[in-house]
Amino acid sequence: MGLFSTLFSHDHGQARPRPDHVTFTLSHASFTYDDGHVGLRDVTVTLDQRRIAVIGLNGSGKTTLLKLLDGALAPTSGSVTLTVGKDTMTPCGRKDRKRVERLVGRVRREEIPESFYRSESVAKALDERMRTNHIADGERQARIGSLLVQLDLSLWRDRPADALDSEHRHLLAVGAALCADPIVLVADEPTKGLDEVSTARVARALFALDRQVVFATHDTSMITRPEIAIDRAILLDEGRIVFDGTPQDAVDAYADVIRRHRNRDIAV
Ligand SMILES: Nc1ncnc2c1ncn2[C@@H]1O[C@H](COP(=O)(O)OP(=O)(O)OP(=O)(O)O)[C@@H](O)[C@H]1O
Repeated sequence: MGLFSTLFSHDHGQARPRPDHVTFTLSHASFTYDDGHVGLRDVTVTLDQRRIAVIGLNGSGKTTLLKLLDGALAPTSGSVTLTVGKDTMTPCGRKDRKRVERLVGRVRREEIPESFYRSESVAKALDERMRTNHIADGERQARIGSLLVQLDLSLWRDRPADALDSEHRHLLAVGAALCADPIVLVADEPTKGLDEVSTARVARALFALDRQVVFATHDTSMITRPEIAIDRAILLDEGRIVFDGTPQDAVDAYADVIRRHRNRDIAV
């Protein structure tokens, strides 16, 4: 199925708008790394809101969970599926991989594709990535223009990617993920390592996009910013979901987790 037909389905000659979200369903999903470390333990959850935060301490399983959602990892037991409209796919499955890559935009911290560093400018790098994602010749320049404006990258348009400062590299990582025009962005610590001001700017740009976003952070200020309006926050601890609810309640639950870990350290 081509990109256009993935995005629009025709019923009696009428184009139906594409869905505005996907649904991830994890059923008893666990992941154990080759060396025996457990990344995620027996997680059962359905994720279909537009703004979902995953929080937790270092090593709590955030990255593992996000990699199961975007298909970078396959669960070692249990299952993970992605549903869009009437279609259900397996993110890591060989059969569905190409489609999932178009539906799910991966944002990994400030990582941008290697090819971006080889390109002579940010605009050319985006153009090349859109071309490989089958965005039509006639559409690409307009898309690149609006993407650069939305992500505050216009001033960097003709400069090479390695000239970008840290804030704009984070924004370009989001831009690279948008090149396939995905329905959902799965973003692992999209503001990692940024100061307060840059964090606020990147968060504002990311959440101003008309896109479903599932993101991981351990910066609780990210989930309580009024301009972001997070629908749901999931708290992980030692590979398990220990809280699932409103961002404000999640902050309190996170404080309890921190307290418990500190008390355990003191007791040792
Ligand atoms: N490649 C790997 N090989 C072995 N163990 C791993 C690997 N990646 C993660 N782990 C382990 O899996 C568990 C969950 O790690 P994960 O990276 O998912 O947590 P996280 O919440 O994203 O952490 P951080 O905030 O530090 O990035 C940890 O115990 C971690 O040490």
